[in-house]
Amino acid sequence: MIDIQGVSKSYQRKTALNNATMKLEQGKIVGLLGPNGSGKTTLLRILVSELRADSGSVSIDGEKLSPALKAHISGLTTSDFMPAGMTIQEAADTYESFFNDFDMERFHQLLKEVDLSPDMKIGSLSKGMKSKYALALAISRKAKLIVLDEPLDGVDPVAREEILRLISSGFSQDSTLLVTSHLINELERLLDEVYFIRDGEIRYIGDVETIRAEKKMSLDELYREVYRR
Ligand SMILES: Nc1ncnc2c1ncn2[C@@H]1O[C@H](COP(=O)(O)OP(=O)(O)OP(=O)(O)O)[C@@H](O)[C@H]1O
Repeated sequence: MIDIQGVSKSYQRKTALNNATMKLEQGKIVGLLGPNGSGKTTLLRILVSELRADSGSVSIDGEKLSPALKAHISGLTTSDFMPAGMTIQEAADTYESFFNDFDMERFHQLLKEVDLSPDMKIGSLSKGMKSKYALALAISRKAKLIVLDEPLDGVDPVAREEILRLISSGFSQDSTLLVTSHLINELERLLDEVYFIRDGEIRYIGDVETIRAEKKMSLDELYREVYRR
């Protein structure tokens, strides 16, 4: 269980996150959905220790986030992190040398599913292909928490479908996945649980099955309804 308690963060005078609280259970794919500039990336950067929160705490299975625990979090905040001259295989070898929990076999399997091959040069990949390879890297780690920031951003509808398939087939029940998006409709069928965010304020909405059964509306419609009030 990942426990995020009262996390706040401001940049100069701008409050990007205000008292964010989330409980993320093992085996769940959790969506953090909200418009551009609502604070999603700020939260993910705090989780991968790229940013320090002003207040609040994050713990994993009851232990406060520390440099040792940081190794259990796999993050993908950008897909341009390996040199263009490397092949996908070389990038994976580099990743493997950094992360003990990297599963090369799973990575190769996922690559195959999205028609990429290990000998392709990173510099020759299209934006969509790059997103897929980077995503395959991130989800091939046996991490306790995997965070994906806007994995569908900037890719065409066909690549989006493939990315969604890749996430669901690569996801292990031993992990927890936190995924952000402003593309609420596209992400909906992947998710077990949903939080909405607006202006740095996070709201727990519930599990997607229950929402569907009880509210009989899409998450996008629900988002509009929640923030109309
Ligand atoms: N380094 C920074 N310095 C100042 N303000 C920042 C910085 N990073 C983010 N912000 C501001 O904090 C707020 C939240 O930004 P954040 O990037 O977390 O939102 P987001 O929901 O991830 O948006 P997007 O979907 O556009 O990535 C925004 O108003 C943004 O302008």
